[in-house]
Amino acid sequence: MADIYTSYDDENIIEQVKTYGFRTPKAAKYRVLRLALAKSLAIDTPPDDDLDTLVGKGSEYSLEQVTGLGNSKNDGALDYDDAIRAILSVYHHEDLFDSDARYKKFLQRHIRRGLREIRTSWNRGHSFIHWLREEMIPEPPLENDGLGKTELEQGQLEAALKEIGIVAEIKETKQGIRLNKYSLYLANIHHLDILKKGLGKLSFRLGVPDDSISLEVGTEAGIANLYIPREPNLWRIVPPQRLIEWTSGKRPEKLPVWLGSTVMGDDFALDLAEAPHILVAGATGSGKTVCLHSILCSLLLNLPSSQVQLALIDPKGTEFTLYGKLPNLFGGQIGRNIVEASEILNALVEEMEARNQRFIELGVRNYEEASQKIQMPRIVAVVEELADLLMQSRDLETPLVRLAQKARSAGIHLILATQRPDSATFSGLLRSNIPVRIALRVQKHTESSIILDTKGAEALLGKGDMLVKLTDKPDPIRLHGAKLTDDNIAQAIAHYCR
Ligand SMILES: Nc1ncnc2c1ncn2[C@@H]1O[C@H](COP(=O)(O)OP(=O)(O)OP(=O)(O)O)[C@@H](O)[C@H]1O
Repeated sequence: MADIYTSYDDENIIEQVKTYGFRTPKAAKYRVLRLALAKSLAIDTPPDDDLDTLVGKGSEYSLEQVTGLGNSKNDGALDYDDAIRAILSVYHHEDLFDSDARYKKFLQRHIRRGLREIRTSWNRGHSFIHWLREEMIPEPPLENDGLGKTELEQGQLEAALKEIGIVAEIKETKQGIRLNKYSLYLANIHHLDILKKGLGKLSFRLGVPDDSISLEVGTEAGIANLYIPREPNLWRIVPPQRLIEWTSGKRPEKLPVWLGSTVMGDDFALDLAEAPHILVAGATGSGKTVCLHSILCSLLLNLPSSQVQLALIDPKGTEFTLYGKLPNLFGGQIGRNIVEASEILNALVEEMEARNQRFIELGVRNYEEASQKIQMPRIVAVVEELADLLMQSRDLETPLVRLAQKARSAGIHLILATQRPDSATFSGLLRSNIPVRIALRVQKHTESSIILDTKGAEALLGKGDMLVKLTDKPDPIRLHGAKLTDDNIAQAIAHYCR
């Protein structure tokens, strides 16, 4: 009898890892299973029992294959069963040497959770080596007081500045999450202009990507702040705990959304009810989906289902799977194709009109006033990959524009995401009604201008590095998102469903 069972989706990712990750289609499958086990064990919270349910027939494995049980070749060197049993016993605080059934159950849950994590955080277009390095050997998270001195030699910066004709004293250096901040004292005010024009040369001289150095005029006279990116292996990660801590407890925002940490490590959040709609755009792999998860998890962790309801549209069909469990999804399910997307958007327009009618009957003007008299959840509609949908049917623009123009006062808010921020996707009418824009890294400065009305997003560092443009601030704010795992999402969903 088999010990460990997998689903069809699990088998699919095992094959992908062997073929496109290991580049050895004939590699033994247990290698991927062990990798998945390690991935799951790196997560602090135990895997959910819903992993016991197998949807779609996959495959089955014996302990001999997975842990090497009883394999006595090389004096038993290949038999890791005792070691794995011990690790799982410590992890679950229970003696699994005593119960084979419990041991196998936990092992299967971990392996299946690990496979799910691989499926959502790696795809065959991304480098597997990079994935391994980032996911399996995580960097230390940023501590609140972790902003110390930078490693970059001050002399190196001073020499580079001298080369572009600037004599500056470095007053202070601080280490942010991915960038170092250097506060320079410029003796000559004209040097600020030289510095602005010389940033390209400075990047070249310091060996950092083109246009990746940014300049800010300091608050003190004569001070200019330079932000210079570090090598990716010296970046700190923003732990998901930051989002969880920020959102737990009572918050003044009606729809609290935590987006990330500022360059120097402070929390940054906004109220979606005030926003009232957001565009999230960025090239493939820039971190859009993770950013959408931050928005969704913020809401689910902070508000009960009586106060917020989600409407989800995902033509890729994979990004929102976990939210499929929510009991009160608008439209009853995630919209996964053009027909379902159109049904959801048109139903949202009808809901908006029905709400407006209700407001007239109640003698109130908008959602805010109505919510004093009756209970009605706000609705947040999230569209993943807007460009795909609009390419299939231009007609979808009509409900989208109507919602963008009028849904706010009915308590309905839009979050639109796209990989292709061009004028065809983000037409003038839509554009003028979606005030908050989040740009992750894009390929061209023209795309950055479409999103933010200014260049800059083409020089971002990727992986959750973003510029956020708010209506009341002239310049976009730079943030680094937190990389949420499936487990964080599952936790947010469980909290919302309590
Ligand atoms: N805040 C972050 N910190 C570190 N890594 C991140 C962060 N956000 C995303 N990543 C990593 O970047 C990669 C791409 O992220 P994501 O899937 O969100 O991108 P995307 O823009 O939605 O891509 P696609 O359009 O191809 O789905 C993933 O491997 C993810 O782990």
